[in-house]
Amino acid sequence: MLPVQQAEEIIFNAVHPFNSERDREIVDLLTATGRILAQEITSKLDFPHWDNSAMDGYAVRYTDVAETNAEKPVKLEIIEEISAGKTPQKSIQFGQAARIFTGAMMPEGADTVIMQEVTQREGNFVTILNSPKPQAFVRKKGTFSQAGTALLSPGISIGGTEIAVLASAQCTQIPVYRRPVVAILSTGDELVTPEQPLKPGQLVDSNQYALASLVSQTGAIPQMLGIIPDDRELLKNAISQALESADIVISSGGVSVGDYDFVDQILSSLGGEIQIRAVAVKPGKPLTFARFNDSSKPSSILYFGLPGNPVSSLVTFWRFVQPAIRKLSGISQGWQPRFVLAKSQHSFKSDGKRESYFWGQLHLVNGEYEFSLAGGSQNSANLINLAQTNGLAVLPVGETLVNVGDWVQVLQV
Ligand SMILES: Nc1nc2c(c(=O)[nH]1)N[C@H]1C(S)=C(S)[C@@H](COP(=O)(O)OP(=O)(O)OC[C@H]3O[C@@H](n4cnc5c(N)ncnc54)[C@H](O)[C@@H]3O)O[C@H]1N2
Ligand code: MOO
Ligand SMILES: [Mg+2]
Repeated sequence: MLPVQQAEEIIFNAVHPFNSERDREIVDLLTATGRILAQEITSKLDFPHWDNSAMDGYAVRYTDVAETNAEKPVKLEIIEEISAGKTPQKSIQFGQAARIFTGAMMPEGADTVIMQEVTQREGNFVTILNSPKPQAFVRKKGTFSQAGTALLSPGISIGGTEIAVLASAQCTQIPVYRRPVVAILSTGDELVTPEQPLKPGQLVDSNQYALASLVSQTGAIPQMLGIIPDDRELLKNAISQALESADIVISSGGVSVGDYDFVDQILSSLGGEIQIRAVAVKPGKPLTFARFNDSSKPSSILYFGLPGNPVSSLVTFWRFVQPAIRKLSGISQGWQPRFVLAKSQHSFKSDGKRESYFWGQLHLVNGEYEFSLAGGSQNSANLINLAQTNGLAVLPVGETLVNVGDWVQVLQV
């Protein structure tokens, strides 16, 4: 059995992120939400695009009003009104001002804006009662970003804030990485679909649906290949078909030592390089990981044989597969598993032999994370208490007990 750290290293090293040329597609602005940017975004524009006013008030020449105060007010002639979107027509000379509104272009000659609250207006004249700071309330051209500067780096996930930047840069055709295709299959003679009647001895294939849902949430495209019976030929055909069409293949079940656990043999017979056969993790011990190197394809296809027990398959997905999908997707930072320290609200035990994962809920309380263990049985065959799980508390090898109030590492899922 490999320690978790070693298994993680093997798996993550086997993932070669998408190539920004080969694995790129162009999508419309809003369609880019949730996708990973494949190319640096620059703009030909300065931000702000031109000097403009940050207030409703008057555009003036600083030198005209530098000495102003309540005893020595300065009266300026208003020669133009400039609202947002208008191009100023006149240049401000000594003793002159322009009426201006927030976002409107500064006129030539003016360098400072006085907010209207500290002025008095009489017809075409405005009296300034306070001296401003030089260049007050002017948003200067190019002070946020200059033309040609990188606005967004490749490898970032696109959300509302990035969409705002892309829209402002008038970038409406967005280069993003394609989504990884992840084939998913379940193996087991006992399995039926959620729609089929359940006969004695049978069980609903929940893993396929759970995994497809998590794959989608991770930004990849799930390809559900259905339930494959415990039959060498049928399983071999299904796996070889999956390897044709996907970047990653996930199966659940059939990786332990039983007489009907065929996955490892089939992977070898198909030419797969099995790199992991078991990991010192609980649940999830019989995890299998293999690489298929196809000379006709630019990178290897990765195969994850997850254990069949529902929690074992999800824990190994969260711990190993999800970060691998994120890394493959082109995410440059933060694709790794995310752990936080949390104060445990419950006590729990392990035999200390394998790195053990306990499922439950992570809450932020007064700035500190708290972990609550899911009630009911922490048994790898029990998925009933998995709902609302957003954290897995980790007990390292050699540690056997967490007490109430102890700090534990929790994997965010
Ligand atoms: N003699 C030993 N037996 C087992 C060992 C061992 O070390 N020695 N390891 C145990 C551990 S740990 C696990 S985990 C399981 C893994 O078993 P497999 O990956 O071979 O999976 P199956 O035998 O096919 O099924 C296990 C269990 O999970 C249920 N299952 C399977 N597929 C699904 C599905 N798609 N949806 C829901 N439930 C599923 C299946 O009915 C079984 O109950 O092996 C232990 N045995
Ligand atoms: O360790 Mo196995 O993964 O559940 O029960
Ligand atoms: Mg088995």
